[in-house]
Amino acid sequence: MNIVVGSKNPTKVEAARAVFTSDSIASFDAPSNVSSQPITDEETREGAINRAKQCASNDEADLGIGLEGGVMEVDGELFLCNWGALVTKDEKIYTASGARIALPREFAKELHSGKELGSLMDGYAQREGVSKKEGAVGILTNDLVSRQAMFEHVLTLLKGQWRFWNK
Ligand SMILES: O=P(O)(O)OP(=O)(O)OP(=O)(O)OC[C@H]1O[C@@H](n2cnc3c(O)ncnc32)[C@H](O)[C@@H]1O
Ligand SMILES: [Mg+2]
Repeated sequence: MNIVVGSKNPTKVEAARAVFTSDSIASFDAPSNVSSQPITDEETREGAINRAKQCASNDEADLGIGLEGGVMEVDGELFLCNWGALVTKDEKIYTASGARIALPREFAKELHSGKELGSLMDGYAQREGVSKKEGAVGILTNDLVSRQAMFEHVLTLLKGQWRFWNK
């Protein structure tokens, strides 16, 4: 099968290669058509679906995949959230979310004023390009769970659902 992933971020593309091992994986920068820093589950999931739909509409694609990172609030505390969507040629949509982990409290004000988590995380961890490498989840788990590993889990949830409903 030809699978198209709606991002050039290596953590997302490599996660797709690791989960869809017998398929061909192509990627392009599909706009999420939500804010660059989604701040609710709904908005993050919508971004993933928008990306996956554009990928599925590609002539060569059998399946389109969108992965989107965002933040969401529980009891006044901000959590990292990630959503994935798999869209079929006949426009069926499957979605799944990834692990959630609390963000440093001092991020709240800047995230709400539109700053992106990626750049906040670089400053916080004193590293560069965190969102394309270990991710916030990698930093905040002391490198036990990487952004790619988290996306691999989301993609496995998508692949499993797609198989279950298409038996
Ligand atoms: O090229 P794309 O696919 O857009 O990759 P991205 O790194 O911008 O990732 P998202 O659009 O999915 O994430 C939206 C924002 O949240 C940030 N973000 C989400 N999860 C993150 C993580 O685990 N580590 C660092 N930044 C993260 C990211 O940098 C963006 O500013
Ligand atoms: Mg982005």
